[in-house]
Amino acid sequence: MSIRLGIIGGGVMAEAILSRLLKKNIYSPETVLVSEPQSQRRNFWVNTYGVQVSEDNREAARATEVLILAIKPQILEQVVNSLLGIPEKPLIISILAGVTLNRLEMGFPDRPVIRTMPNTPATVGQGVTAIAPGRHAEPEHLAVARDIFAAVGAVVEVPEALMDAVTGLSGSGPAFVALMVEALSDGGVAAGLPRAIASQLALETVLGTATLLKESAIHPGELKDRVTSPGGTTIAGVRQLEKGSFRSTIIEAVVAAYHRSKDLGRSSEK
Ligand SMILES: NC(=O)C1=CN([C@@H]2O[C@H](COP(=O)(O)OP(=O)(O)OC[C@H]3O[C@@H](n4cnc5c(N)ncnc54)[C@H](OP(=O)(O)O)[C@@H]3O)[C@@H](O)[C@H]2O)C=CC1
Ligand SMILES: O=C(O)[C@@H]1CCC=N1
Repeated sequence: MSIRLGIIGGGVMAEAILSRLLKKNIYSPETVLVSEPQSQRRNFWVNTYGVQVSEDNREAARATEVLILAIKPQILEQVVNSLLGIPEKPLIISILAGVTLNRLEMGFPDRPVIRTMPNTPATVGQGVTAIAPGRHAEPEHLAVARDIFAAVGAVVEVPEALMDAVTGLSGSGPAFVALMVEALSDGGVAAGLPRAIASQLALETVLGTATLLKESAIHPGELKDRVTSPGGTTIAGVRQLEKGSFRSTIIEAVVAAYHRSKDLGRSSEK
């Protein structure tokens, strides 16, 4: 059976995306090959998902349709070198933070390339992925990328110049939100709740608030106003958050992640 989809780097994000693609029958396991240096991880892929595996990246690059690059940006050059001269011409989809289309097209001359930034909620089909096509990507290539990432959540097409900002917000954002959930739970424990109840309340509060904002399309500030009763509990908490520069801290976190994405891109061009 020929390999339709190859994935280079069988780590966290590869699993987040591929687990969903397999579950939704967009690819069947025998048409997918994951190349991954760790034998333990290769065994995991075979035993859990039934896909083909190899320690040789060139095997994944034999894919007839799509090759997803899911390695760390810092080893891109090593991976590009390992693929020099491969005859096949699959669509190359990069999920690497910071790495520019220009760098990817230098590594894969004349190939259709699409730069993307997914996020970990892809695992449960609630991800959001930004995509930016390279010079040789035709509408049909973009459609393939859209189909892949639509299987794991929402898809937005952005100009490549916005990709580092996307990375700072939605790429890194799940970690920021997870910290918020953890901190809410800690606050509940500090106020006397048992941990299990505090964690459940924290999680459901974040999930419910996000769902309410999405479904009602009200502005977050409007929701805050609805929760804050005059002289009540919520405004007392908001006041404390403002003393701790809550919003400014989150803004700076996204901007720091954006700058780091840019730095990773610059390093990969050297
Ligand atoms: N994690 C996230 O939330 C997101 C990550 N990304 C991007 O996804 C990419 C992967 O990140 P993530 O999944 O978190 O990282 P992981 O470290 O989990 O995955 C990378 C995988 O690549 C393997 N690998 C290392 N060297 C090679 C090689 N030479 N050839 C093939 N595979 C190799 C690693 O094996 P080993 O462990 O043995 O080194 C590892 O399994 C990054 O570029 C990141 O910027 C994008 C969006 C979100
Ligand atoms: O932390 C990182 O570099 C990757 C990119 C976006 C999320 N995780």
